[in-house]
Amino acid sequence: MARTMAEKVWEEHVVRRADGEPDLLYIDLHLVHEVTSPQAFEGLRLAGRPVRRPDLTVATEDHNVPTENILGPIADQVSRTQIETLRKNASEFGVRLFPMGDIDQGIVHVVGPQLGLTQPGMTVVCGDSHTSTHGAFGALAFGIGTSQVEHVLATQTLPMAPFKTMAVTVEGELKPGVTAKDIILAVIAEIGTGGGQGYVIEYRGEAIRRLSMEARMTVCNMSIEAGARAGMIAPDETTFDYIKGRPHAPEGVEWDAAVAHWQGLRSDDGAVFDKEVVLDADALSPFVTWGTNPGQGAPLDASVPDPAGFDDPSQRAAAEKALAYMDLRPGTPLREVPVDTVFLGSCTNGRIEDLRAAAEVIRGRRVADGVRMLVVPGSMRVKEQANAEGLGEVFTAAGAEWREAGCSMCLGMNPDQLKPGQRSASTSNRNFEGRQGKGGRTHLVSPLVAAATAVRGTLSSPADL
Ligand SMILES: CC(C)[C@H](C(=O)O)[C@@H](O)C(=O)O
Ligand code: SF4
Repeated sequence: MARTMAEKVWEEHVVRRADGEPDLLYIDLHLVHEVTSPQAFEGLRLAGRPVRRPDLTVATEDHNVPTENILGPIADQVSRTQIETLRKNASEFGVRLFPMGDIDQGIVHVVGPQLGLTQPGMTVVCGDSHTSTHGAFGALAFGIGTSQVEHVLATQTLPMAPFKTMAVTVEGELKPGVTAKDIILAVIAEIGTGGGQGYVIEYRGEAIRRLSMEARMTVCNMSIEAGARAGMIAPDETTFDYIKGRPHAPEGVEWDAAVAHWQGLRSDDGAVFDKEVVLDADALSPFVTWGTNPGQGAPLDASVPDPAGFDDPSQRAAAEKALAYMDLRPGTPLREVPVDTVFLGSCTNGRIEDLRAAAEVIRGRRVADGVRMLVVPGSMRVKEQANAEGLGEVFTAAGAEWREAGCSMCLGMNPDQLKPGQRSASTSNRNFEGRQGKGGRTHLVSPLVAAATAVRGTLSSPADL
């Protein structure tokens, strides 16, 4: 019977199946960060258990990183304790850790792919919802909770509830200035923040095949914002080229065998998905959010919507509440919305290609008066590469702050935060109330829109400059 890619990867990892019970899956890669691991390690310690496969477990420091002074002492006590606890746990249990100051440190979802740890056909888990990022390689990658982190640490397996499959097919070609971020924001606006619930989404179609690995990661990263369990893209030459030569990539005959296997992972012709959504890439334009969830978005050309225009009463109420929090009036052209902060970074858009795209827009220009722009590389390797290409200079010459690697202003767990009432254009993935700091207001945008907005001071695309 024809199978989807997700079904194939799942089947290859079942180590125990019994009637009425969830399948027990083998886990190929377990990524760990400081926020969701302390109780898991503590559980092991109490039970006197070791980490079953330290060689398949990799930890990094990201959420609590002070990106302005990465080597300085962490002022916040909770942050400091989380980092210190991770260091203690990693050393006690023999887990590889990339601490602040290490060239391989960075956001967990940037570090895995960049080291070649993330590979097609793998099962990848992390105590972090944006683990869906790794699905860009054709891996089945799930975010898990802390008790599941403990289970994987102890056994390298996880009981998993069955999933449904959804195909999101994006045909056609993106217009210049339209990016992967615009695709995924449009998808979420279309299916809603709960539209993916229970599903593993496979993104496919010509527009997806044309995307670079970085761009594919942006799309898969935000699958969780549609409520999906995971997102996947079939591995192809783009995938293999990206992985080849990375520190953990297979080599020689092993490489050939791996590629042969990876090529067989794509969904079979005739595979049936439980749900299908089709989007036309040619019809997409730069997309921004106006509300307080990632589904409340609209093309930049549009105006702030009137809640009265929503037929569904719950959507209408949500829009009213969102506009009150965001301090926006219906009918205001989105292009006229002023921001005081621009954040370029996060596991959605903090990769080298994102920085290159934004730097092209910023080069030779200035960040507008009264606007603060933070540029935060997703990893120290990304920073190193960006500096080698002169991008760091482009950002600082324009008046932006060029930081060290971490989650930064994606969420308020470190010093990079909005103040109450401040408004940002942010390349991250969540615009929830207070996400970037208490009382802060967030507009989710692509790196191109972020850069143009920094220059003009109102939500803008490069075409407006
Ligand atoms: C802190 C962590 C558990 C959380 C997540 O799971 O996604 C964070 O990374 C986020 O983006 O909100
Ligand atoms: S960058 Fe943001 S979304 Fe990604 S792991 Fe960090 S906090 Fe979560």
